[in-house]
Amino acid sequence: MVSIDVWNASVDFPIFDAKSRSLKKLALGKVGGKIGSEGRVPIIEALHDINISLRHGDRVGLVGHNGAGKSTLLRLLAGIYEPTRGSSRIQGKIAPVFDLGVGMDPEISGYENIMIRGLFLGMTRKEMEKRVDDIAEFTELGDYLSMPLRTYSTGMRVRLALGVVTSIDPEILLLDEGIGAVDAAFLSKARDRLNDLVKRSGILVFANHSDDMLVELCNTAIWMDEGRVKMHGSLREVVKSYKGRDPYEHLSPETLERIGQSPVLSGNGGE
Ligand SMILES: Nc1ncnc2c1ncn2[C@@H]1O[C@H](COP(=O)(O)OP(=O)(O)OP(=O)(O)O)[C@@H](O)[C@H]1O
Repeated sequence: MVSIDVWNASVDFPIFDAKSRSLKKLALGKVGGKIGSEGRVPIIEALHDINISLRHGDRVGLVGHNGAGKSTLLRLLAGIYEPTRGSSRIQGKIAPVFDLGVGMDPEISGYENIMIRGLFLGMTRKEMEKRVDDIAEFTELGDYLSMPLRTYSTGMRVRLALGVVTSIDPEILLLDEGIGAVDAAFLSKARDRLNDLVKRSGILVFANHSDDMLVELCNTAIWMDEGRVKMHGSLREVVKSYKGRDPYEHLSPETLERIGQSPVLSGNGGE
């Protein structure tokens, strides 16, 4: 049984080398978590009093302005950060996909990187051996897969990384924005694989700003603001409140067609 439970959790970052002048500027700014200055060491409250309960089938879009706490929340859910106060219990095999390039070694070949990255994301060697041909075909990298990764262009690396990420079987999939930032043409090819990946994951938490990606992959959303959960509800209502417009009225024709073909996703998100 996969589950995510977070109770009254806060995450603070003490900043030991802050300069008072730049601190003042930050405190006046609109973005970022709250900066406390009662003690001698300034503390950024990246997350404050978070309560979240997610179960199998929950596909949550995380929205909020820069510095609102989305990445910190994903890292808390991944177990990378411990709550400074409060507690959390995450049950299930987690695949944290925060940076497509993490776990890649420039000195070894594309094939070897496919294996290493898969192991990093929680797969076994045997499982990856079964998938490697399919990933290789998806990337269209051909003979380049036998060359060291350092000879690849950025786009070629992204193809490889996305090929691996979309081949895994996670129980809890945590996606940071980066994944939406890949080349549009290739992303459109990757969308089916991404959709399948999300469908076979128990729980998805996905930080993203694109209406199209959110509507296609998520059914609920959390709006983060200054380290707090400002709103948690249906995707449509939360995005409407956050952006001030209905996400379903701004979808690309391609997405409309895609969700039309996938009534489960569009039905969930539309309510
Ligand atoms: N390692 C860190 N050390 C200190 N402060 C941090 C650290 N990581 C994040 N913060 C602070 O925590 C707050 C939340 O940052 P976070 O990266 O979670 O926001 P975000 O919503 O993901 O932003 P963005 O949309 O810009 O990526 C910000 O004020 C940021 O300055």
